[in-house]
Amino acid sequence: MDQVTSQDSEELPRREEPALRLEGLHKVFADNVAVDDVDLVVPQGSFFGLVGPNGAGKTTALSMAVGLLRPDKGRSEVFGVDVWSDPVQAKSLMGVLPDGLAMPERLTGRELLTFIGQLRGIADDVVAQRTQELLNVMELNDAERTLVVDYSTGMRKKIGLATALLHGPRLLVLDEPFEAVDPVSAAALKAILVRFVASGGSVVLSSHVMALVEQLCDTVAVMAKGKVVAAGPLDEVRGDRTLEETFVRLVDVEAGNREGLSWLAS
Ligand SMILES: Nc1ncnc2c1ncn2[C@@H]1O[C@H](COP(=O)(O)OP(=O)(O)OP(=O)(O)O)[C@@H](O)[C@H]1O
Repeated sequence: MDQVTSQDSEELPRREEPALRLEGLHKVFADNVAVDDVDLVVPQGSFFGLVGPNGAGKTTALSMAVGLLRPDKGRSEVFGVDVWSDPVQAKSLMGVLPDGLAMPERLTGRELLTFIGQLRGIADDVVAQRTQELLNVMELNDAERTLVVDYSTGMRKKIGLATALLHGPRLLVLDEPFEAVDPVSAAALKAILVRFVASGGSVVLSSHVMALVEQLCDTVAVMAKGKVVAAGPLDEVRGDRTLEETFVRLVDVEAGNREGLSWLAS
């Protein structure tokens, strides 16, 4: 299936550049430092998992990385292309599934993909073929006449991922792509992403599901309180523990208020 083989972005990425490089990314909301001088390197061809507790800054960091939220400081480069000074080229190289993706709601899935394909300047016949394949793979064919506004949360994730794949990007940046997706659809999505990476693509995803990150990702970063507290190959980061044990140890939640809520047990 050609739309997930990462072959047709306009510019070939420079061989030596990482798929994504974040340098000193920083964002403050009022007096809350959401992302605190984050540096990250996502090597080409890697399946990269970004994990962290609620409020760690994952969505904020990924939003700045892909050009959706302007950083207070720092840089983001996709295959060496600066996301903020050369957004058109950078965005041709990546497909993005943001948190809370806003989409034209009063279109069917097919109409939405056709519209996005036209916006991206893809030939009509190619858009039609890829749209059909994506609707098949995402199992959205049965909802042929359903408007996006009436989609379930999981269906929205799937059509959002389809829009991210449509132009054959070389890097996918996915914020919680499996949230609210049923196990059958999740297996299909995983297979698509594995094939995408096997064909030379690179994936960055955030997730709270450690088992899924361990199963899919070869490289991980753990964020806590706006900072990257560990990053590198999965086996190096987790050592002889599971990723979940490592995660809990790193974000120091063992000492949480487990003694509280005594009234619940009374
Ligand atoms: N638009 C905003 N305005 C004000 N504060 C924000 C905004 N977006 C995020 N924050 C704050 O920034 C911090 C990081 O939030 P962010 O959504 O990036 O975390 P996260 O790691 O993605 O969390 P989760 O796993 O719960 O989705 C939080 O304290 C959050 O309240």
